[in-house]
Amino acid sequence: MNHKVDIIGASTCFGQPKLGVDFGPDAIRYAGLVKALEIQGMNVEDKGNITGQYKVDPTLHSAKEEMGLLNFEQVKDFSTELAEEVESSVKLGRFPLILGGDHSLSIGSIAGISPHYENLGVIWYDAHGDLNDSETSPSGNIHGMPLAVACGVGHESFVNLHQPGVKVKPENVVLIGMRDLDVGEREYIKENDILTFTATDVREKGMAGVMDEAIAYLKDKVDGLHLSLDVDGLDPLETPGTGTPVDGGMSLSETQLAMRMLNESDLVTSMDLVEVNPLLDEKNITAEKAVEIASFLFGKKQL
Ligand SMILES: NC(=[NH2+])NCCC[C@H](N)C(=O)O
Ligand SMILES: [Mn+2]
Ligand SMILES: [Mn+2]
Repeated sequence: MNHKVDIIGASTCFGQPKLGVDFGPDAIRYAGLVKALEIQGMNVEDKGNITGQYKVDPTLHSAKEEMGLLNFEQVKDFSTELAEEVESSVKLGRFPLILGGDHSLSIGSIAGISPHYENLGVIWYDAHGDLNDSETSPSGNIHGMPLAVACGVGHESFVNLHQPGVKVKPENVVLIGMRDLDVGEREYIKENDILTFTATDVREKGMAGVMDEAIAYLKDKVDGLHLSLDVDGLDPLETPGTGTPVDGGMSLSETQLAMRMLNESDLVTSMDLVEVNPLLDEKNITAEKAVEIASFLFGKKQL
């Protein structure tokens, strides 16, 4: 693992309609992220928050739809700014740890990372595939679309954001924890043969089995690995502070195991930690879980 970590706060809520997820990065900081990573021996630099030029207006939030995309302009502006910040971190040889913020931020984070790799791999740890486009989306919420965008599907100003062209090949993607996939997303997964582990697959094979398969599948073909972890991948009993919770999720201990195995694989080069919404949380426990998850990725052990 790269020991030089840049924390980049992606303070956006424009990818979905619920206010408060833009406070996620600070909630995770208040839960002790910097200290926790320093204890693991990391050299941490907190780069502060990216906000984009648009102010959040609680009365107008998500009022504007363009081409089936809610807050299109805001998401585009935000993603462009984030991509630049993330790219400069990668250029300095540092590990960008991007704190969300809603999952639309991955449009920007992946756009900033992928130019530096021939074959960027992506692990999407989430209840959702986030593989919609404006046609297949049931909601118009862009946080349900970033992985499709990274694979080259969606509005051309998202697909070509920061750098023209497709950012990630579908054969370099692994989905883990899936349990709420829309019809179009299921079709996309099948047509592109994306390696997918649903929540029930995790139950059946065990998390160790799933991670062994995921790591074996990626290790010889990728030259960088981006982990995009949505806290709704975990069960809402453990991480209630999130906007689109889905029952039947991964436990914290399964997630710790997954992170430990990723740490041991030494493959991960960047991470998004997203969808922490302190306004929907109970005493910041979701942000505390987020810190625990990151600690395990960076080498925390129980013994
Ligand atoms: N990053 C997330 N929490 N995404 C939730 C997406 C939910 C649903 N599939 C949609 O497209 O609207
Ligand atoms: Mn999700
Ligand atoms: Mn997501």
